[in-house]
Amino acid sequence: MSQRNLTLLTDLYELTMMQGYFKEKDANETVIFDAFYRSNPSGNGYAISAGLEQVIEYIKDLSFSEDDVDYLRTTGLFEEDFLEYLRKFKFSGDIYAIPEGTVIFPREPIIKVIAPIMEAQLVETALLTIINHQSLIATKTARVVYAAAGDGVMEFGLRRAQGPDAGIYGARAAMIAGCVGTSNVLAGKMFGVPIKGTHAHSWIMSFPDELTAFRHYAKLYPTSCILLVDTYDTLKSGVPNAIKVFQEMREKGIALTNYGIRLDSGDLAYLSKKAKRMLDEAGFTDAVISASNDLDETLINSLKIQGATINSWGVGTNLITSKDCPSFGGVYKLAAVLDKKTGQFTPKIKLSENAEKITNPGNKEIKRIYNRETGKIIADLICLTGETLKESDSLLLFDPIETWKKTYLAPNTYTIRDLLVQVFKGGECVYDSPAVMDIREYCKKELSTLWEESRRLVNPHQVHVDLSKALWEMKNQLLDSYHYNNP
Ligand SMILES: Nc1ncnc2c1ncn2[C@@H]1O[C@H](COP(=O)(O)OP(=O)(O)OP(=O)(O)O)[C@@H](O)[C@H]1O
Ligand SMILES: O=P(O)(O)OC[C@H]1O[C@H](OP(=O)(O)OP(=O)(O)O)[C@H](O)[C@@H]1O
Ligand SMILES: O=C(O)c1cccnc1
Repeated sequence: MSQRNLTLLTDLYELTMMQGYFKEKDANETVIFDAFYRSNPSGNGYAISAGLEQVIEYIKDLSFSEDDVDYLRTTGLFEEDFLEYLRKFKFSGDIYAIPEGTVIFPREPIIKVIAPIMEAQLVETALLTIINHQSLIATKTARVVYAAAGDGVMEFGLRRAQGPDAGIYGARAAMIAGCVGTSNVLAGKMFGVPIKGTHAHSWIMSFPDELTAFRHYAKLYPTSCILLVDTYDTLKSGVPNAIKVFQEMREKGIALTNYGIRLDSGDLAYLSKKAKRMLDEAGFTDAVISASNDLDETLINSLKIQGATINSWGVGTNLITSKDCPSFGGVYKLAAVLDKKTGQFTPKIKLSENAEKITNPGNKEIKRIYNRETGKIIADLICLTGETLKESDSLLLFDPIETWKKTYLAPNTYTIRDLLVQVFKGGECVYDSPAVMDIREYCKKELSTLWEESRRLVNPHQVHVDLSKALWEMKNQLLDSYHYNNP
């Protein structure tokens, strides 16, 4: 929550390494770190970036209080000259990031930090925890919203979230990725997003009978009157009582706009169809039929196939916890170190037995290539900073691992967009985060740039993330030189 200072929200090793950089080498050495992730959560075909605004707030607020310094002293690990440095600490670097709500793919830098090594190292943990969490929940939400196929999805997860922060920022991410509202009132206030809700079983149970409970609710909230019908018997009592109350409202001349029922147990396909027939027969053809109860994208999809007549979905636990895939797996890796003599970045690489895990070295940019006619994404191309591509030239894309797999793009058949934007310059923030509801609009447009094949829930097509020829050659040279130097 914004009032807290998160400077100590870091792993101890970041601070012990910082002291090491401070004492053992040039602490002002400029380096580049990339934050990226390796595979899409929940078997999805893409992810949605989220959390940048909170990263920006965190970076702006970075400073060690006297109290923080005193605490660090008690660990016995840090020397006075380093603690003195921390007292004056301020982020002074550059940061580039992919805007929130953007469709993103594995291995491309979501955030690039160019800063003195001590600063760039410190921010790793907080930056990852923020981006990993919000991008995970945004991606899960995009799947749920996709399954709902145009029906509204309400975020109901706060009570089952892994603590207050997960509830608050999870709701933010869920709104970015397309929920129509959240039950989380604090999130509503903090982010200016719609808050929505119905009522609980306790409301019904607190009255002598269901009908009386419905009547009182309808009297108080005639323009937002969704009645929970499963407390006693959905079809024998709940739906008939709800219909009775709607009839009474109609007789009183109350305009029935946002009214209907919520199903929260039982066979939701069967019950919704029966309830729809009963409501239609009573003349309430536009009543909302909402459902909740441990829903997720698979269940929503199945209920649609079963012909359920549900047109509004309340989704809690499975969305806010991303239950089937509880982590995003974003990492933060050193990509280059500035050579003071030449003023050039020396690329750095992390090796691995697994080709997918070998990092991409150097100072990089991401170019998104769209089909000029359809506006759909063809591929992303990770390039070295400064490489220029012209839409009027042809472009040969190739898979960085299976290099014989190639795609030729003829001149003027594609468009190019740079994905990374600058958010900090010399320690100053140069980026205005959009309002969450504006990010939501942008995200909707972003999703429409994906081919349907990449959006489907099961075995989606994975969009290609290729390397430019220059970057691919640099990477291979580094790999070769490593093997040459370490026979
Ligand atoms: N037609 C359906 N097809 C597939 N899953 C369904 C269908 N209807 C309901 N479900 C899901 O089945 C799961 C379990 O429901 P279950 O019947 O065990 O409990 P319940 O309905 O909550 O019962 P109660 O609360 O009365 O104990 C829920 O996740 C619910 O969303
Ligand atoms: O099932 P989820 O996807 O997590 O959605 C949220 C759930 O929270 C509420 O139940 P709860 O039993 O907590 O309270 P209630 O008495 O209002 O039903 C609501 O009725 C939903 O079933
Ligand atoms: O408003 C609701 O219906 C609601 C809110 C939170 C959790 N479950 C339901």
